[in-house]
Amino acid sequence: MSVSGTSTPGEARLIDGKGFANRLTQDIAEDVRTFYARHQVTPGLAVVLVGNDPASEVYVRNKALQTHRAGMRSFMHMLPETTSQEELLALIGRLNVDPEIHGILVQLPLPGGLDPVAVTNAIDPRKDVDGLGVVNAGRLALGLPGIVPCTPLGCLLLLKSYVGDLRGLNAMVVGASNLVGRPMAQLLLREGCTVTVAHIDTRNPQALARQADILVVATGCSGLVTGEWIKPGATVIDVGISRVRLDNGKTRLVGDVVFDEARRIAGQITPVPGGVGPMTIACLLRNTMQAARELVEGAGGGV
Ligand SMILES: Nc1nc(=O)c2c([nH]1)NC[C@@H]1CN(c3ccc(C(=O)N[C@@H](CCC(=O)O)C(=O)O)cc3)C=[N+]21
Repeated sequence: MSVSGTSTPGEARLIDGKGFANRLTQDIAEDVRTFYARHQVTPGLAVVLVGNDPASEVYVRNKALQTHRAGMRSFMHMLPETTSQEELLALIGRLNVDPEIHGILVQLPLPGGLDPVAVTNAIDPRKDVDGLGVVNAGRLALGLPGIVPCTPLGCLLLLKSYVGDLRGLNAMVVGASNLVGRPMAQLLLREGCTVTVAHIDTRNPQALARQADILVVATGCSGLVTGEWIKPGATVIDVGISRVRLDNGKTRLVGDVVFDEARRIAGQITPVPGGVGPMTIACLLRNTMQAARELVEGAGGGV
C-alpha cells in the first residue's frame, strides 16, 4: 500500500469489497446487539419497491437477507406498477411515524408517473438512510454531519482502507448522478482531494482521467473506461453494474471499466461483481444503525 495513492504498475491489486462488506456487516451486528441490550430496540429498515423490475427485485431481496444477517428487522413493501403518487406518499407518511422503522429506502428508479424528488423528500430526514433528500444532500454539500448515500460511502471506506490519507490527491469522478457521482465528489472534496467531475458534456474525459490518482466510475455505461483512461498505478473504483449477454447465451455482470485492460495499468481496482455492490448494502445497514442511534438516543454525529 502506498500513501501517494499510486503504486508500481504490473498487475493491479484487487480491492476486496465483498470481504470488506462482510467484516463491516459483522461489526454492525455487534453494534445491533449492544444497542438492543441498552434500549431493547432492534433497528428496522423499510424497503419500498414499486413495480417489478427483475434487477431491482434481486437487489431488494439481497438487502433483506443482509439486514437479517446484521440482526436488524426488515420490512418489505412490494407495490404494484400502478401505485399512485398519493398512495406511495401515504405509505411513506406511515413509515415516518412508525417507531419500529428507523430507516426508509425507496428503490430507484421509480416507474414513470411517480416523481422521485417528491417521494425522496417525503421521507423524514432522520430516516433517509439513502441520504438522497435535500436535507442530507445539503448537509453533505456544507460539510455537516448527516446521512451519506450508501454507494459513495462504500467507495470512500474502500479508498480510505486501500489508499489511506487522500489529502492532495487528484480524484476524478465519471458520472454526475444525484445517487452516486455528485455525493462521491462531495465526499472526496471533504477528504482533501482535488476533484474533477466528468459528465455527458465533458470534452475529452480520457485526458482528464489520465491525471487522476483516484478514478471513480459511475455511469452505467459498460466498457466506457478503457486502459488508456488510467494513470499507471492509479486506484480505480468501478461502480457500474450491467448484465451483458455472452456469445454462448449466458449472462455476466460487468462494470463500466474494461477490467482486463485496466488491471494491467492500475495499482488497485475493484472487481464487478464483488466490489462496490456489496459495500452499498453494508453501508445501508451502517446508515440504518446510525439512524436508529440518533432517533433513540438523540445523538448527533454521522460521518
Ligand atoms: N434508492 C436506491 N438506493 C440504492 O442503493 C439503489 C437503488 N435505489 N436502485 C438500484 C441500485 C443498485 N444497487 C445495488 C446494490 C447492491 C448490488 C450488489 O450487491 N451487487 C453484487 C452482485 C449482485 C448480483 O449478483 O446481481 C456485486 O456487485 O457483487 C448491486 C447494485 C443499489 N441501488
